[in-house]
Amino acid sequence: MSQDKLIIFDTTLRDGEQSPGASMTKEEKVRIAKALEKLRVDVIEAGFAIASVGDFEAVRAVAQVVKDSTVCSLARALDADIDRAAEALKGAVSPRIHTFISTSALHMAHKLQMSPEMVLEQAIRAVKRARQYTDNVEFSPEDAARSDVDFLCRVVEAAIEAGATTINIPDTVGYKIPHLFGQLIRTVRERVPNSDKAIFSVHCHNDLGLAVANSLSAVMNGARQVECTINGLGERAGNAALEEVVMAVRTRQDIFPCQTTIDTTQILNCSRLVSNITGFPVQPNKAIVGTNAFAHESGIHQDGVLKNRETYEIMRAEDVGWTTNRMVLGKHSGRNAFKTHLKQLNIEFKTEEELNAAFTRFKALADKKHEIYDEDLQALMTDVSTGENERIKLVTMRVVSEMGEMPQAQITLNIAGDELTCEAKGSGPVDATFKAIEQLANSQVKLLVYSVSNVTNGTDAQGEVSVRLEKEGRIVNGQGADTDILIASAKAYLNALNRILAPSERQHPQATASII
Ligand SMILES: CC(=O)SCCNC(=O)CCNC(=O)[C@H](O)C(C)(C)COP(=O)(O)OP(=O)(O)OC[C@H]1O[C@@H](n2cnc3c(N)ncnc32)[C@H](O)[C@@H]1OP(=O)(O)O
Ligand SMILES: CC(C)C(=O)C(=O)O
Ligand SMILES: [Mg+2]
Repeated sequence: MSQDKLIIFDTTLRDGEQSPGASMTKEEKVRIAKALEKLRVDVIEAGFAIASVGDFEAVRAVAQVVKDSTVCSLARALDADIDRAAEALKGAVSPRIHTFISTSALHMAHKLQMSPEMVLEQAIRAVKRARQYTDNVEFSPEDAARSDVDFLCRVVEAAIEAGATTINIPDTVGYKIPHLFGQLIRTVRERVPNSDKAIFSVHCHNDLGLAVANSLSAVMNGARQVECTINGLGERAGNAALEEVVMAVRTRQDIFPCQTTIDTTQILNCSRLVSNITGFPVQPNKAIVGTNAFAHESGIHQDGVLKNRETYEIMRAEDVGWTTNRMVLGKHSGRNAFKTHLKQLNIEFKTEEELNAAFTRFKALADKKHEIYDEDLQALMTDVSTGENERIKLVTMRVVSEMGEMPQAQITLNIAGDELTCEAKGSGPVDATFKAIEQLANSQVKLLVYSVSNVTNGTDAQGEVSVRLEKEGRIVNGQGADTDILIASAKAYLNALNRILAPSERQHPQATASII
């Protein structure tokens, strides 16, 4: 094994599964194991064979199906556990038994109720027994981070002497601070005389949000295996997130003295699979795999990224499985992103003034909505291209709707330069609005169709209204969009009304955008 290889040991199926609510069936474990093999993790800890018949079967199934990764089962430092692990791993091309026993004073006294000498003996016995089944044996002194260093070194030396090929130093309760954990790894490696006979590994928990930082600090101090999980799943606050460890090492090759052989393009697939199977959603701002990890909404950032992605991206989204980075249009966006995005939708501006007018309308909409979707923009641009010079314009409107009362609309229109106001009642608020418009316009049109759809999801969605009017055999459609469905209705009605009252269906010379 070359010195600069960092072994990635994935324990999503064992420690990840210990997360309350994350239990997986045998079939689910096999699906994840196949994805992990494709990701090219070096070791898959498939479960804890003695835990249950189901977990034994799951370890066995994973061992039979996975060919390119080592498959591992956890076992306490007990003969029965080790025998059961070996039994489950029988079909594996490359089996590993991972045995462990606590070495902290707290765990020994209160949990195991064993003296340190008894623990030392049991560790040696367990490693030797595991070695009878395979020459790939990992030993973990559980709660190592809170153990007395002298005793820890004694146990580690004895475990290597007994045949352990990997020594895993766990921060079982996520207690360590990065520089101190790094120091611990260096100390143990330096003080244990036979430390060069084993690969040193770390297994960090995230109780203080330091699992990845602690793991990386250990790597800087000689650890060459990191135990981690997809999405950071795991007991309590979880384990070190595989995707973060792998991408940190890859992105900062200038400081890490080692490399993984992970196919990073499979990271997102694995993340989604684990999230779907466990039902644990990935937070949007999660590094690497969150939906916002490669998304930009701020105009200054978007402008920078459009000019050169490296201005605000330290990794390529494509390298971890995203199709590309993402520009999100919202209230913080600027003209460059707006224009670029509309171009992708085949909407182009002929002049700077057209762009500015559309951009003003976009900002007004963005003030009302959290996020602007393509459909919002299409609706917005349709509105822009038909609204400006129409004969009848909406000035203001107010609709009162009260249970048990007929809804009432008060509407002010600008008709050929004159502002006129009137009120009308209707069977519903839309009916009242249209009746009020008709009282002023007196157009004698017939409403054939009224339909409303939400352009996007959520209670802040833009509603798009379509109406179809008929007058003397001529039929026209009109559209309007707004976050207020009644305003969208009035706009749609007026849009159609202006068309039907015009001498013929006109092309608006003042159109501020063209949809190609
Ligand atoms: C830090 C970690 O993640 S460790 C792994 C944690 N994962 C799990 O516990 C999940 C799987 N566990 C299980 O299904 C069950 O706990 C089993 C099947 C392993 C054991 O079940 P039970 O026999 O009912 O024991 P129980 O869980 O109540 O207690 C654990 C026993 O193991 C002992 N034990 C704990 N760790 C070790 C160890 N590394 N080596 C030897 N004995 C151990 C405890 O002292 C306790 O012994 P006691 O019953 O004599 O007091
Ligand atoms: C079994 C060991 C490695 C463990 O999960 C821990 O200490 O957190
Ligand atoms: Mg753990």
